[in-house]
Amino acid sequence: MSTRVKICGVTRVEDARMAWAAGTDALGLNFYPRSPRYVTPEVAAALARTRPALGAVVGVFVNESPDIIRARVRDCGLTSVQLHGDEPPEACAGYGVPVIKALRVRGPEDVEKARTYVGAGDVATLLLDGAAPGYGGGGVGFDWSLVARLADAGVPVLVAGGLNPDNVREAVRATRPYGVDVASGVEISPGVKDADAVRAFVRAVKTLAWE
Ligand SMILES: O=C(O)c1ccccc1NCC(=O)[C@H](O)[C@H](O)COP(=O)(O)O
Repeated sequence: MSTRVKICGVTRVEDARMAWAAGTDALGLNFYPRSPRYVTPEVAAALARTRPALGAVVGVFVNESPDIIRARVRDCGLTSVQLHGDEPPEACAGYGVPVIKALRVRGPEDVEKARTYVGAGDVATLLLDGAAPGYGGGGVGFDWSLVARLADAGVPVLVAGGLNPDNVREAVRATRPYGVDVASGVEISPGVKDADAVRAFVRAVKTLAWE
């Protein structure tokens, strides 16, 4: 089985095209106004138009109003939404696309909390991230051994937080995830992707065979 790659926090069309060409499966577009990777709806729509036939464009939101999320899905060509804040399970439906619920993991209790989202609303995937200040994108990892606690949950799990081209193979070997997600680990500066690092990240994941 091949592990999916999501490159998150893309803000420039040239970076989007580069990431698709490198073999990423998904791009993350950040709609959290306090993120250094925030994109306006207009820029997001331009980024989404680079999507190849089999690619996914994920809108990242933090405690956003459902009406705004629905408007961004409609106007920006999003294929799924990632709720990266303190949204309860009942907020994970009603957007017309699959939901990725992100949880920040400090310890086992956060993985148990993640379980409460399994089967909730339109949650199709969980994303386990480190507990960076400011909700995400801070290059903070977590104890990968905790991912095994969701092995029987029957839901695809994305692993994120502090990943980079040098450690992502170890992360995949340790967690056997549905996919991996990275923002700061493949950047020159927040929102500006490093083409060599993106290519190295994708290559590291896609050339790793599962036994
Ligand atoms: O990237 C951000 O600035 C961000 C801000 C607020 C909420 C989520 C954010 N990013 C979401 C992601 O999916 C990141 O890829 C994930 O947090 C991992 O980031 P990093 O540790 O920098 O790879």
